[in-house]
Amino acid sequence: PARKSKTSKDSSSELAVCHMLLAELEAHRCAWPFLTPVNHKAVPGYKKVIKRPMDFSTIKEKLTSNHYLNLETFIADINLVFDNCKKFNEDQSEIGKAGYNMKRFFNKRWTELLQ
Ligand SMILES: Cc1nnc(-c2cnn(C)c2N)n1CCCn1ccnc1
Repeated sequence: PARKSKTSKDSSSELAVCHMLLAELEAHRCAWPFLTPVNHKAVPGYKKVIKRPMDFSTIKEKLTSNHYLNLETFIADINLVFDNCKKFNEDQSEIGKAGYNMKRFFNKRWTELLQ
């Protein structure tokens, strides 16, 4: 029978996986563009083009303050980082290539850990 509600064990182990995944992303050699929020005052056009800025330090803050209700909302913020990057940067730029590498790495790791 399908489980009605998540047990606390499930959500705490999912939370542990989120912390581990985020630590791996932050340690990746291609993480440098994504570690802190884009300074939209210094980057012309960013504030207008990117409606929902996101970065790894903001995700960490949200994770440690129990902002994420479930795994899906955590994964959605991670993907927002890479979607913003793809929207604002040329695919062949240094930042565009870093975003592509990080997205591939993330997809590989979370499917290994969670599926
Ligand atoms: C993430 C991200 N997406 N676009 C940028 C960016 C920042 N300045 N410019 C001209 C961009 N296209 N970023 C932040 C990259 C942060 N960074 C840049 C150098 N070291 C970190």
